[in-house]
Amino acid sequence: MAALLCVSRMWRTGSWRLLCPVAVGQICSRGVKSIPSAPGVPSSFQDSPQPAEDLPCVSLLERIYRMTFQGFHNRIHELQIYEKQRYGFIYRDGKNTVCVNTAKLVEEVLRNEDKFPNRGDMSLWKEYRDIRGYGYGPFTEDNEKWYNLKAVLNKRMLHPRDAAQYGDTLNDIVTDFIRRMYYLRQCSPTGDLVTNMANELYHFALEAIASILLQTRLGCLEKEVPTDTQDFINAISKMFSNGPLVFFMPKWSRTLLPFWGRYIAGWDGIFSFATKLIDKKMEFIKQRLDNNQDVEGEYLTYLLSNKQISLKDVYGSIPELLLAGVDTTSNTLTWTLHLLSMNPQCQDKLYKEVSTLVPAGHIPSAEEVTQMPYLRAVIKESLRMYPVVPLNGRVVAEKDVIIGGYQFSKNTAFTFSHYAISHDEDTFPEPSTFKPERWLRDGHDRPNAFGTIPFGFGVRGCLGRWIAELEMYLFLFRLIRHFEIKPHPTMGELKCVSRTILVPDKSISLNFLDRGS
Ligand code: HEM
Repeated sequence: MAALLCVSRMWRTGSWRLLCPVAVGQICSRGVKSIPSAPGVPSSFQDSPQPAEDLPCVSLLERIYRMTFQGFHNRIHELQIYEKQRYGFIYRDGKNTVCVNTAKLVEEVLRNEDKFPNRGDMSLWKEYRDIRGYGYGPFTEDNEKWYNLKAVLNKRMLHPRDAAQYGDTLNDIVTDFIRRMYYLRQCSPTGDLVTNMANELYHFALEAIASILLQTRLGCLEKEVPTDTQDFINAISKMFSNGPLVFFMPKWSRTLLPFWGRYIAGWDGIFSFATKLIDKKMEFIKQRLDNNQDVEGEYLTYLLSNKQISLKDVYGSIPELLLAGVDTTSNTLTWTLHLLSMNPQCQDKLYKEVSTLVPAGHIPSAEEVTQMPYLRAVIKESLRMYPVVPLNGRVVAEKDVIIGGYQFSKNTAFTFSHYAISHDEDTFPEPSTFKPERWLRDGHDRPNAFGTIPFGFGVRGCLGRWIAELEMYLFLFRLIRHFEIKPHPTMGELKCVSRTILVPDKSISLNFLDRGS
């Protein structure tokens, strides 16, 4: 899902559009000549706002050159830092798109967001739903309809106390994951190695979100993943890998090139999998009602028995929620384990916290894990260093706004360079160092809250934030309790690449030394 946010944004802001012939007419004539006299100093301190046309501007040709010849196409996060150094804190990027890359400017935009905030163009996702007659979900719906839909979807997710009710479900999945880790270690030549951690964590995240949303176990953590579950995983990958290609190919090419067909097939796989599971739950509810039995259950049962949401919307929303909850959580955990393996002192501190605050052998509750400051700080710092959604934004549609001392007309799209912002030395001294301590409330000033907003902001913010956090805390608590994590000696340096979300550039192997607990 995070992938979608970035793709649609990059496409709209020109990073994808740059490959469309029609976009050539948008080449900016001002180039970089108009960099503010002091690049990097937001001009909000000036008396009267300057016109947006005075901003530095990235031309289309420059973008093409950088993406292709300089190889930034899969290093969008590095491009953010490069452009920040070159153009300053705020610059134009395309015709009506403005890129901001300081915490303060992001805050200014978000404080001005519309009543029904909008991230940008979702037409390609909508197109699939229109073709097949499916309803829209929280990502694709807009305006008042989005607001009403989200109000219903939010109800069992909005607060940490809502998420806490899923603690037992998540703990069961963590138990299965730990069992699987023992099994995988056993199969390795050294008896403690697990290869391709990202893949294991993907299965964990999918099992977790499906259990919460659908009250169904998919079998992702079994020795053999069931065929229909594997088909679903393949369908997600097909949709995501072909989506960007479809975005920038002209419509007439859809019948000639294979991407559109694969993109649709990907969605078909996702929707048919979710539809089958929802149908099954519907049947179960119906049988209970026919027998005059109470209908109790968690998320899906709540949605299906809620009169404020139509069945069409339930069928449209569940696939989007499933997608949103998998690659985001799994990649955050991948980065976290990597960072802990590289920073043994932090790992020791974490182990000390989890082993002293909760008695040995005790499975922690949701309340217990959310009260562990270092555990929370580890996740927060991992998300700062590797924000899985490195790029996001808002279209300010309702009014003219002044941002950074510049005047913008309504309907201006702002993009937020979250990776560059969360690596800003002024906000985060030693930004490339993993320091969970910076998040502890121990008398120090904590960094600007808008320096890292990995779950977004406000009413359009992440619906699954509390679920995701709880899932990651319960997971990390138990894993660290069981194992000391070490990088495999052959790993070498790990870099990140932006395959729309931030992922490691190679497969991660880790050694898990049994702590004997
Ligand atoms: C580490 C895990 C996660 C991260 C970092 C993350 C991040 C984000 C971000 C940045 C946004 C955009 C927010 C904005 O524009 O202000 C978002 C939206 C969303 N996320 Fe998450 N997410 C995570 C997990 C989840 C999970 C587990 C779910 C599933 C329940 C979920 C469901 C959603 C939905 C439905 C939206 C769209 C909300 C809307 O448009 O109103 N996310 N997420």
